Amino acid sequence: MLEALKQEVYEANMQLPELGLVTFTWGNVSGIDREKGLFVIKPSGVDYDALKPEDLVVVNLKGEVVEGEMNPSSDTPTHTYLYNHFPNIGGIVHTHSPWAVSFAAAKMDISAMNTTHADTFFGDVPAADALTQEEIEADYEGNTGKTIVKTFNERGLDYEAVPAALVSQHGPFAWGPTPAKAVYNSKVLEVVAEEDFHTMELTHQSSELPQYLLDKHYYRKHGANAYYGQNNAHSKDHAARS
Ligand SMILES: O=C(CO)[C@@H](O)[C@@H](O)COP(=O)(O)O
Repeated sequence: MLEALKQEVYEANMQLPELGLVTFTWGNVSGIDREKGLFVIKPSGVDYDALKPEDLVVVNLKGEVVEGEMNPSSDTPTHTYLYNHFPNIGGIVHTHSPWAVSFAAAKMDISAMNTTHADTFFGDVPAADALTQEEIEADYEGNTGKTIVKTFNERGLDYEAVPAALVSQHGPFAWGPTPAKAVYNSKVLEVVAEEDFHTMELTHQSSELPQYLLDKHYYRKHGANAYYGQNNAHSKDHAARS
């Protein structure tokens, strides 16, 4: 099912390594068929050079897999939440692109400092709080989509005017009317994050590291997969070891 959408989302996923936005298996792109209420997403832990359109996993808006042999991306709960709360988006991208992740880890917005930024993001790109250890351990729907939507609501931001957010200590999520546009926005975000950093360096506006960064964080103690669950790459390794 959804063969044409799978091809479109496959091509969008393949742009991530081409644009230097991902390393190894990190990152994922999804795209939605709003009429059918189904989206397709990259399977978890799969190398981009091994990915095929037919590998993409079909998921409904409850986050349930309706077609696919492999586990969907570990970020599927976040994509699901965003599709349910941002009704006009057609594609979502998550990466670990280094400059945007640096701002996310520092819990700093990527501010609108130049026209490169303003041509795509009509305002600062917000840094949303990461889930707290209590929320993760309570398995509070295990996704960061809630923190992104909460940040946009609290700050009165328009998700179509600012099609991206940073999740503190994780990384950027970008979206758009199509998967290809979401990839474009994801790349612009990485470019402007680097430009912001250099601007702050040049004008000495960099701030002190916040105390919370110096405290032990949940991921440092338990590793992300303790939270995200087993992805396909680790499953394969696990099978080989057992
Ligand atoms: O950060 C993490 C996992 O720690 C994920 O966002 C990233 O590795 C992508 O995971 P998937 O391969 O899509 O499950």
